[in-house]
Amino acid sequence: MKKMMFSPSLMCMDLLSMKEQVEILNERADFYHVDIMDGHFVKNITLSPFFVSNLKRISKLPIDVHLMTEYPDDYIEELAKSGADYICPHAETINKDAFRIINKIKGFGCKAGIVLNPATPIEWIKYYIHLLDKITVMTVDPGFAGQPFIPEMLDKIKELKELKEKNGYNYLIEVDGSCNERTFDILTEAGAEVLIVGSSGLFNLDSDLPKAWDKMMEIYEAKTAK
Ligand SMILES: O=C(CO)[C@@H](O)[C@H](O)[C@H](O)COP(=O)(O)O
Ligand SMILES: [Co+2]
Repeated sequence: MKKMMFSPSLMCMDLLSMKEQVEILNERADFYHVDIMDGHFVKNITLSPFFVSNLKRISKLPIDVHLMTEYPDDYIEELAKSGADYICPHAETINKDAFRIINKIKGFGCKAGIVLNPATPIEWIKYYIHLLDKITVMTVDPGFAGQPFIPEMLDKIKELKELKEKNGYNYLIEVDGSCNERTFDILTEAGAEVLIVGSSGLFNLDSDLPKAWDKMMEIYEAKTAK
């Protein structure tokens, strides 16, 4: 079995000790997940390209930007120049210019991902799925941490795995929302390759981050041991 990858959602970390936390995660995680919201596509505002450029100064990991903005095109150049490695808009926001957006992201030397809201079917990305480096299945409606898992999404993950195997696609299958003790096993079984761990999966497990990480890994191993 392939090793699971973990991507801490940095909007859930303690921002007062950003540098210490990033130095701890640099030695443990596989990606950094950075949620950027515009207050319109979702009713919240969190991190920013400015945050990405500061993170870049101390990060040893690929920086993955989850773009919850109505007009993702407005942020691509700034994010690429700030040091984002993956730029991932929502499928719901790029239908009028999906190919232009994907090419623009790749033109800056970044990897192109797409995020699907729970209600959005895979059919929506059918004509550009082969161009994607990562597909993120939202298992909560986007906008906020700490929401309940939507179990219907397990079928979407399975379908993405089947499509990937059948067609030899390269995208990573990632899950965002409520990846934690209650869902680690079913997400792994369904075909998730990257788990975004936020409040429930990582940061709330212990106030000491190395301990929280070890607890998370113990829980993950116990839940997925066959
Ligand atoms: O994009 C989002 C929310 O729109 C996520 O990346 C959250 O930051 C993450 O889901 C939080 O983790 P939980 O609180 O769900 O465990
Ligand atoms: Co996210």
